[in-house]
Amino acid sequence: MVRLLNKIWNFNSCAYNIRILKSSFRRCSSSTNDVEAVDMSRIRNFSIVAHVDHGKSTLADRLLELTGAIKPGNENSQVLDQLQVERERGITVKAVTASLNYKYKNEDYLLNLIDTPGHVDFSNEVVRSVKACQGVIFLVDANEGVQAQTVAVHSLAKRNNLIIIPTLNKVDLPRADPENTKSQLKSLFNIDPDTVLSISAKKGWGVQELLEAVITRIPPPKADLNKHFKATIIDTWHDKYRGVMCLAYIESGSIEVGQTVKWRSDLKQHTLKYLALLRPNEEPIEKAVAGQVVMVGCGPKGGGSVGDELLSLESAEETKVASAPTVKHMVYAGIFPSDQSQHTQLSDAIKKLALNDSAVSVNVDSSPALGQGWRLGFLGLLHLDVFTQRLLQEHKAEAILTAPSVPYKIKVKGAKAIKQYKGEEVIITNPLLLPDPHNIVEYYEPYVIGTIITPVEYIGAVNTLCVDRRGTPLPSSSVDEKMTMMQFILPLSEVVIDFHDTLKSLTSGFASFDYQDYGFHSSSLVRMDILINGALVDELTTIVHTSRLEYSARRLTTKLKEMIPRQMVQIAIQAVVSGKVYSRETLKAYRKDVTAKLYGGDVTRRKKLLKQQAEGKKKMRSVANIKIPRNTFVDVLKR
Ligand SMILES: Nc1nc2c(ncn2[C@@H]2O[C@H](COP(=O)(O)OP(=O)(O)OP(=O)(O)O)[C@@H](O)[C@H]2O)c(=O)[nH]1
Repeated sequence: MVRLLNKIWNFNSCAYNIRILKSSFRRCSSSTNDVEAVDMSRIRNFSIVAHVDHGKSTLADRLLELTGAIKPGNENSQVLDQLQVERERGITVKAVTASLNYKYKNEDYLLNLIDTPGHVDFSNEVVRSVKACQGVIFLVDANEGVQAQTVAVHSLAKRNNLIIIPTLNKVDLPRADPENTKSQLKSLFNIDPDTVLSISAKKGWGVQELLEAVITRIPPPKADLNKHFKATIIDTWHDKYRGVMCLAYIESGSIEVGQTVKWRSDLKQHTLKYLALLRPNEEPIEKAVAGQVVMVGCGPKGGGSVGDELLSLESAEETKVASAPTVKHMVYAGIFPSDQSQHTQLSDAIKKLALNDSAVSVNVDSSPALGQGWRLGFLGLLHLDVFTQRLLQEHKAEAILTAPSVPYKIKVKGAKAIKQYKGEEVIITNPLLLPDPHNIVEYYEPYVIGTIITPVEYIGAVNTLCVDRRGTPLPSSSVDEKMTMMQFILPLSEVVIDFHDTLKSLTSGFASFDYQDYGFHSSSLVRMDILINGALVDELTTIVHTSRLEYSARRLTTKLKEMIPRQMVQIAIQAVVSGKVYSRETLKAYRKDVTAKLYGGDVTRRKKLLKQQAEGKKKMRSVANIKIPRNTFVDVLKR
């Protein structure tokens, strides 16, 4: 990520700023005892949290301009959104950091800003960023008011005991209603309207006051300079030449380039080779101290992963080995190279990307039809989509994806089965691996508590949608006289694929949605297979609820009939559960001679057509000689 940033930006961040920082670090780098010379009371670590599209990245740009890190100019530049996917989709995927200098009342402050993504799938990035912060700018669009994710990020900030600076954005819009948004904040979160700031990130109004509020309202980090060095890793990425680079929050002590350090996960010794501030482009420093957020790297064999800790030798002696905390995955999908000769290339690309995206889990998988591949765990479908798009854009790796599935839990019986699955309770992330029903005592599926904020006129439609998705309503509460907050307990499998899109279209885009884990609960489930001309399509095996069996079977077969192109032979598409066919569709054969246009005409034109056909075929997966377009496996599940 930062490698990308560095390539793209040639801004020479203001010489003045560098001079201030260099002088303050020269003060701290002369001897270990001198560390106290860096005034920690002038460091602020903060993050911007908000619902998607409420203006976080735009505000980050204004803050970068105001502190001289980038040149003022383009209102729409979004400097911190540098990934191609971020620019194309207009969303933030990765949290990025920038260390900024600001002079306030003749004192120099070092402000570490962390820009966070807004989409529910990327909440993992938000959780990680706030760990390094003492406060947040809690941004709410004064035009849209409080949305589902506003509620989620507020409770996250509260849970982490962070100082909250409530801020209304987009007050320049003619339809903005700051007074009403303030009263929403009062009624939902008990926020005093007098403490709420109003800004326009686009126009730059009120941004300076906001920056000063960061200095006056957020406390300096509570890091301990006198203890041994310890830092938590909050982000990692791969650098072609320097190996794994990490973003670290220093919790105690100080660190210098050349110092010997250990990772908590394995307690192996490494030498610290790279140390820099991100402003947001890299600025090497010799020494860093507790309270700072810095980039660290131990060279190509140096390792490092998110959640791990970097320790000095003394701290390592006091600490036991512990692996980094794991993330809970909501969706799993198999990923396979489009042909096995590309296995190494895809493996490389997945490794590099997984390093930058710590939320994805990678396990080796194999399938008789698709060969060697991987089973990846994601936080949601958008996360999966973005990951595959990044594989293609940043690593030129094309892959076949299997139908996404949520993880299920089962209780197995019989000594043999218990031995085979290493215990009574087994998590199934791949429907193909569901044991024989005779060996299963009980099935469990994951549930979530969904929060929906919607205009009151859509309450009926939202209710119908949630009940249709097997939801159980919880008490709702009013946001103001026009908006209401509804909550439901919903099966994750009904939410993960297209719930958000359907909700948006039912409510003309006005409702917003967020969900939180509610654990596994007992359920009645079966495995459903799809056969094409009698051959099993591994990628399309799913686990479905028995009450939805016939509906799912019919929907899948009709959708497949629409998505598979007609071919030279007739195609039978069947949905089968335990040998019984629940639905069947037939796709008639072509009558027309499709290769006619290949004959006659100029030879170069013929070659071009053949090449186009060959390219098209690469994008297909062949089952029993029937060609299926690759996107079918994911798209077929969307309603
Ligand atoms: N009129 C107006 N538009 C704004 C303002 N701030 C942001 N926008 C616009 O709102 C849209 C979303 O802004 P972003 O900064 O991308 O929002 P975000 O919260 O970073 O979005 P995610 O990263 O996807 O969560 C963009 O089109 C911005 O130009 C503002 O103060 N006034």
